[in-house]
Order: sequence, then structure tokens, then C-alpha cells
Amino acid sequence: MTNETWGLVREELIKRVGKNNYVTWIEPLKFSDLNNGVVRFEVPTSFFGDWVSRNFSDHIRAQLNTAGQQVERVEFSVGNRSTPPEPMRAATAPARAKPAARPSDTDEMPGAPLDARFTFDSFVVGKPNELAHAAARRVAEGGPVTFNPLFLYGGVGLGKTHLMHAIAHELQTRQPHLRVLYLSAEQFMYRFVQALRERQIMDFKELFRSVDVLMVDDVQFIAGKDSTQEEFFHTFNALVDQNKQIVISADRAPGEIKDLEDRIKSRLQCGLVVDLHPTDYELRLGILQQKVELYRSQYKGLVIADGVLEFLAHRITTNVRVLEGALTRLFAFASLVGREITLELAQDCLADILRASDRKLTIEEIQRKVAEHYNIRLSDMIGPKRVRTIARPRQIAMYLAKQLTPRSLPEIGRRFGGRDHTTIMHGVRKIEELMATDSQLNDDLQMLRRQLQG
Ligand SMILES: Nc1ncnc2c1ncn2[C@@H]1O[C@H](COP(=O)(O)OP(=O)(O)OP(=O)(O)O)[C@@H](O)[C@H]1O
Repeated sequence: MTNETWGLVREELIKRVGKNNYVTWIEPLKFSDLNNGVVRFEVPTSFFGDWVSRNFSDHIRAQLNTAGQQVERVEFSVGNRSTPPEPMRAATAPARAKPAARPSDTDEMPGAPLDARFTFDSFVVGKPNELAHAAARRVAEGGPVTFNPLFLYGGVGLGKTHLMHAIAHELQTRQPHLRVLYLSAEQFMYRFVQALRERQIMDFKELFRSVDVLMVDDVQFIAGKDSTQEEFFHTFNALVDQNKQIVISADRAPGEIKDLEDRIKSRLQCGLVVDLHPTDYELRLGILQQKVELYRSQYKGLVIADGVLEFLAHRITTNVRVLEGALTRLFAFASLVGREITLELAQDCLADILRASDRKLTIEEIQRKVAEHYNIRLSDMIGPKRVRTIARPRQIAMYLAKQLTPRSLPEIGRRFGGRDHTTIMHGVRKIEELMATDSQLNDDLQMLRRQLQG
């Protein structure tokens, strides 16, 4: 088997183990070899190998067999050591990361299962997601439909699915009679194709037109799939005409989804479009603190040293899923070896995640990208010119440097031609002020951010 084949099989495992487990436990596996029915993977720590072996090796074996690989056993090794001996495996297992899911609706509503953990109570609100949260809350109250659809978008692992599930849970509690259907755009397509194949398209149409609330996750998936788009468009219109609430999520704004028909884009823009911004330090810390509270009952007696959460919030900036995965791994490991969670333990146990998050953006990269976008010279970023066509992009670069790098204002000032930190602060504030009214500026910032963090 080649690395490439493993890559493909690995992707398929998302469906079996869920996205969170996938990112935490499956993605870090490095394929070594497959010989005489034994497939070997390299893992970052022996604990890691042990955990995957206990929880996921059956899935890995089954998926490899489905892909035509003859696999009887799955083994893990750290560098050239193999998985730890039996006694360690018998140690107390932390609870599984994924709790039982429950169906999202009544029997005849074939939605995707809802994750019981994804509620409003467990959603930590901070500046980057407060608008999305408020809009989701409004929809979840189930009052008169004021904006349709609610379109939530943002990068990977920032809480779109969490908010959608929270809306569904809340609606079901407040108004159990409502027919709430939650599914991914991919499932929408499969159901549509199945209905076509089985000549039950009328049933399909009837079902989707009879819901009170339709929620479709990851709508970018239907881009480029012509007949699915067509059907989605008609479903959408039929529901809007009946004044039924629609909630949609995607990884980018409607206008930025390539190969999505213009008429769909414009419909999606008709309601309220809100962005989940990349997390900031405070939000990450809040999420970690909340998780630790949850873990306290599960891992009784486990002590976490001061500064560990701050360290993680500072260093793991990629996305919340990775952050949660890191904490889960840390607790599982500490409980297994019966040790306090110290900074050293975190550094050892999470070395691979920390390394991956280390790819830090530099101020120079930000200056270059912003200069390119506004078609000015890179030297003007650090130069003295004060005309607005140059000063504004410079302030945008200052703002992004503050947002996207851990540098202090004086450090940023030094990289902008030795400017004083108060000048940087002024620039950052100016942009924040303009953001409240200037939608073009907001669009530019979003695009730049995405490109820089790509
Ligand atoms: N503000 C938050 N408070 C608490 N947990 C959060 C928050 N944001 C994200 N999470 C958690 O992070 C994980 C990833 O979130 P979610 O699955 O909702 O991301 P997503 O935006 O749908 O990502 P994708 O684009 O990959 O589908 C989940 O376990 C979710 O509970």
C-alpha cells in the first residue's frame, strides 16, 4: 500500500469516527508499511498508539479491507518502538470523545443525528462569534421569521455545526411540534440522487417542503453539482414562500462560493449573512476553561498547573477542534500515567500539535500581501508617505499584524519603519472604527485574512 492509498482510506475514516476523533487521533498517524496482513503506523507517543489501538484499530482495519487491502492486524510504534504491553492498555480508559447522538427529529424526518454536546450552554461566546451567536439565538427562539435564510460562514472548526445543532436542540425543546430537519449538503445530494434512482422524487419534494425549519450544513458542497443545485433552489424557494425558516452554513460567504449558480448566491444573500471570525486568545482561553470544567467530573482528582491553559490558548491558534483535541489528549494521558498536568507534560504530550501550529505568520508577509492587494509598493508600508491611498493600506496591515500575530504594539511599530506604538494603536483603532460602517473594507479584510491564514 502506498502513502497515497492510505491518504484516501484515511479520509473515509472521518465518516466512521467523526471529525473530532479524526483530527485528534487518525490524522497524526504516519503510515509505515503493510506486510503479511500487518499494517504499521508511526505515532507521536506510546500513549497515543495505545489509545488508537484500543479505540480505532477495528475501524482502520475494516476501512482498509473495504479498500481492497488485506489487513488482519494494526500495529503502532513510536519511532522504532512498538505499542506498549498489555498492562498499560488495561488502564482506566477515559470516556470516549464522541457521546451518543440522538436523531434530530421525528421518525419520518430523516435528518442527520445531532450531537448532544452542541448546545447553546456549551458554546462559549467571544468577540469573534458574538454576532453569529446572537443571530442563532434569535432563530432558536422560533418567533416570527425575521431573516431568511440565516447564513453562517467561517473557517474550519470555528463552531458553525455547533451553532446549527444548538438551534435544533433549542427549537425541539421550546416547540416540540416543529418539524426541524438538519442535514449536510452532501446528505441532501445523496437523498436527492437516491430519490431519482428509486423514482421517488415526488416523495422527496414533499418531505423537504413539509418541514418548518430546514438546516443545511456545508452548502459549498453542492457547488458545481447542477441538478442538486437546481433541486436545492426549488426547495429553498418553496420554503421561503411558506415563510419557513432556513439556516445554512458554509466555509465562505455566498458570493465567494465558486461554481454556485448566481441565482442561488443571490437568494442566500437575501437573509442575514454572518461570519464566524477566527478565534482570538480570550475566546480560546474561555473554551479551554469550559472544557476543563467538564472534564473535572470525568477525571476526578486530576490537577492542572497554572499557566497550562494560557500556554495552549496562546500556542494553538489553528481552530477550536484542534484545541479541544489537544486538551482531550492531555487529560487522557495525564489520567493514564496519574500525573499532574504541567507545562512540561503538555509540551511533551502535544509536541506534534504544537509544531504544526508553529507556522507563524510574519509581519513582513502581512505587509507584502496587503501591498499587493492595494497595488502599492512594499517600501511604502514602512515609508513616511501620508496620502490616504498609502496610509489606509498601511493601517490595514497594522491592524492585521495585531490580529494575526502575537507581536506587541512596539514590536509592530519597529517593523513599520520604526513607528511609535501609539501610531500603531491609532492605526488599529481607525480600522476598527471604519469596520463598523465600511462593508468594502470588511470584505477586503476577510479576503486578506483568509489568504494569509490559508
Ligand atoms: N465558541 C465555541 N465554544 C465551545 N466549543 C466550540 C466553539 N467553537 C467551536 N467549538 C467546538 O469546536 C469543534 C468544532 O466545531 P464545529 O464542528 O462546529 O466547526 P465547524 O465550523 O462546523 O467546522 P467545519 O468547517 O470543519 O465543519 C466542536 O467540538 C465545537 O463544539
